[in-house]
Amino acid sequence: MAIGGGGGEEMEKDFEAKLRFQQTQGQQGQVQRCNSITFRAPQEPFTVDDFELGKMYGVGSYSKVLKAKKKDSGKVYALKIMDKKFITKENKISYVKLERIVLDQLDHPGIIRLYFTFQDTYSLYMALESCEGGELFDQITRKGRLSEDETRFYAAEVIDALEYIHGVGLIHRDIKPENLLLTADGHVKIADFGSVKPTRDSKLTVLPNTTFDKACTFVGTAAYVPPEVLNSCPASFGNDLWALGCTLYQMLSGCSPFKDASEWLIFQRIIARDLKFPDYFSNEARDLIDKLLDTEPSMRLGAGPDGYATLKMHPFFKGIDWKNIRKYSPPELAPELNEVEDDDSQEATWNLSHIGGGLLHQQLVANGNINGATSSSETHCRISKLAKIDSFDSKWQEFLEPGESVVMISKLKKLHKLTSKKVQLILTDKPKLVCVDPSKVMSKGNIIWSDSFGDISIQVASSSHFKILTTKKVISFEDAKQQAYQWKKAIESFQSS
Ligand SMILES: Nc1ncnc2c1ncn2[C@@H]1O[C@H](COP(=O)(O)OP(=O)(O)OP(=O)(O)O)[C@@H](O)[C@H]1O
Repeated sequence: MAIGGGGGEEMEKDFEAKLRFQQTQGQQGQVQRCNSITFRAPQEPFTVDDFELGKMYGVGSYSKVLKAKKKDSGKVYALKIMDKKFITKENKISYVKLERIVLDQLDHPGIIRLYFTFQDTYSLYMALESCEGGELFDQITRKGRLSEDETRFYAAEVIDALEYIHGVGLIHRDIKPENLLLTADGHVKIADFGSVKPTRDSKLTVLPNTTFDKACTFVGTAAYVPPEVLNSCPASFGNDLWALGCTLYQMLSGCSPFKDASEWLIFQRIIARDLKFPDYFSNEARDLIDKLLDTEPSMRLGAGPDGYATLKMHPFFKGIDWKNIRKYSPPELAPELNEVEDDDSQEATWNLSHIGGGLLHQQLVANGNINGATSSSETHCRISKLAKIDSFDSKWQEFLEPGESVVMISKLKKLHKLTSKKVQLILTDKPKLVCVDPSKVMSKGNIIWSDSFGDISIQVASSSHFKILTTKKVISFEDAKQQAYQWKKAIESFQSS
């Protein structure tokens, strides 16, 4: 159905119709399907004006997550904001519905809690439990790698939550350090239920049109995907146990076990189970990871007939009191380096004026989160750019000319003295090197090199640190995915041509 042509009211009706949880006949399996749903997390008549908006926690492929304080109660939430037009266009409605209904029913200290939802003409809002400690991924990056004690703490909390998730008949399908969020005091919460798959005998109420077919769809993240998914086998609990093994490896070493320059090469390594352990891994850690990364999903620790007992009894977890798992003191969090504004882009341009009928925009202006002195045409221009930046496959098209294509792209940290800033670095075949702030709209001034500018050289300090030197500037980057040498090779390949 075409959307966006009419006014806001029309769009809201259209979206409502698509989002409605409809009655259906015909049951499959034992999964309970809903006629009408009473949500634990209610749909409230709130507007964004009921909240004081704070910092941006992060940006997903179809959402932004902001810190938001409810003005009357003073309670702080992580407000996940999804643009209706965008999720309709990108066919993400079923993912949003499933995430909402699943999160509503999950009740575990190791899982992000959904408190309530609301909507306005343009956006859907989910008020989630806020995790001030950020992603486990950032802790690994900041510390380089985690000690076995730190790893044991995080792994035990994840296993406890994963046992609950599997116990209710859900496969998460995107377990990775980016989706393991930390509370302010350092406990883990599993987030991002947009890829979940309920099993046939799931105890949860799911949507009428949720499929239980042989789930062969590729979801998740390349580095953590198990070999059977690459071979189109049905989803199973074993998928999450493989991803847990990869996550454990990453905590202990600082990088994922099957890393390479491209997704295709990563997949080759996964299929060949090309697994090498650093010398400093203890025998217990090696053995645990080895058994989680079994090519046969049903043989992975935790997937057998004894369920999680064999996983929890593994020598790596010796001494862990699983009944009181959330009572252990978390590792100290490594603080975030101060993030600075880009020298060459003066404005903070988190322009969300399409959300909340302008209320959100007013609030962000009032809070100094965005620059209010923009004309309506500038605003319009930025909104359309923002929509593009947030979009899935085409999100980097904005920075390409017709016929130009991306050679290498990665989320990096741009380092400046003691501060750092998240950026997306894009190398194109023009050749051109663009540095984009994913949370900003304007990219001008971020082109750090193009063939016509002349010389460029790359200095690699380690697999995670490199510098780009042009005649005008030197920029330092940190690559958590350890692809510094690949960047050098890719950029220099254009110099010899
Ligand atoms: N409850 C929360 N508390 C604090 N930060 C959060 C919370 N939920 C999400 N975030 C941050 O916001 C970012 C975006 O989250 P979101 O769930 O929208 O997408 P995602 O899961 O990262 O990405 P994708 O949708 O592409 O899988 C996350 O990377 C995370 O760092």
